[in-house]
Amino acid sequence: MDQQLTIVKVGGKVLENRETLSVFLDDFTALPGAKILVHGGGRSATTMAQRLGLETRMVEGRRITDAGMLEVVTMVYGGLVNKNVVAGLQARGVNAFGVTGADFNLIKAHKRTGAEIDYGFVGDVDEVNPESLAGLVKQEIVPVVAPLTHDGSGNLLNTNADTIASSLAVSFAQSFDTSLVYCFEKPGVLINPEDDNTLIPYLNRELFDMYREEGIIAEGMVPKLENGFNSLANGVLEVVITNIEGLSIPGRGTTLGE
Ligand SMILES: Nc1ncnc2c1ncn2[C@@H]1O[C@H](COP(=O)(O)OP(=O)(O)O)[C@@H](O)[C@H]1O
Ligand SMILES: CC(=O)N[C@@H](CCC(=O)OP(=O)(O)O)C(=O)O
Repeated sequence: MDQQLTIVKVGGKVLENRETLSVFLDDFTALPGAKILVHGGGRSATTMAQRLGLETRMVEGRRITDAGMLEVVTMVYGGLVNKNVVAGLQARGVNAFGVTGADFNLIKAHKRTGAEIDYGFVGDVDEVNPESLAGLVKQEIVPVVAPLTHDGSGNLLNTNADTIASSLAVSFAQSFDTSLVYCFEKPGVLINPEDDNTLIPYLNRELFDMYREEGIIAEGMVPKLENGFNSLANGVLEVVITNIEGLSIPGRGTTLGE
């Protein structure tokens, strides 16, 4: 049997608040075995852009990233958020190191073209090169991955963090028994996103399509689930969507099935 690996993606609202981030880092630290942390930070980028007088535009959960916004997301994801998370893990005795998709040529992407909307410097993933990290991961050194990729010609590209997590999970699944956990501020996928007591504990593609048509699953949850199902179809053993509590209690949250 291959060595087990848990890839956790943590989203904007958990990262933004000092207290929730601290609880998340405690629980992430407590997870046994080899692990990788992928972080978002969309809300922090929006706040920083506002402070710099730049307007944020999102289309279907993706940030329109012009040259000015690319500078902001590079500073916020690759710098502020990534290094705060690394320092937080080091404080808990976890030997973490921070990377973007450009480091170690980890994730190569191309600028999205041909779409009706010009997203600017937004990358679609072409290639993941996990080899450089695999040896470190086996020694339980923990990569902390920022949602930035590169195009091989010197340009950084902004890439959705849920997609980064899924791309890494699929790639690492070739040599590890890989689980993917999407950790955000709600207990999982909900029938009523405003009511935490309406958790859907199990979701397959058929149910997903039905809930999506009914408008029960919408917004940022759609790409998260598409990435989740794509991971399951490509060798990832388990995909769970949950909140911080669900990270430390197995079986909590929404489990995806094929
Ligand atoms: N059925 C649903 N269950 C839970 N959240 C949902 C649902 N439908 C839409 N959402 C929305 O999706 C959001 C999560 O997507 P997103 O903001 O992209 O996550 P993240 O914080 O991980 O980046 C939730 O905050 C919620 O507003
Ligand atoms: C292209 C694109 O939209 N990239 C995302 C990357 C950050 C992210 O995904 O952050 P959360 O997980 O916190 O939402 C963005 O800039 O918002």
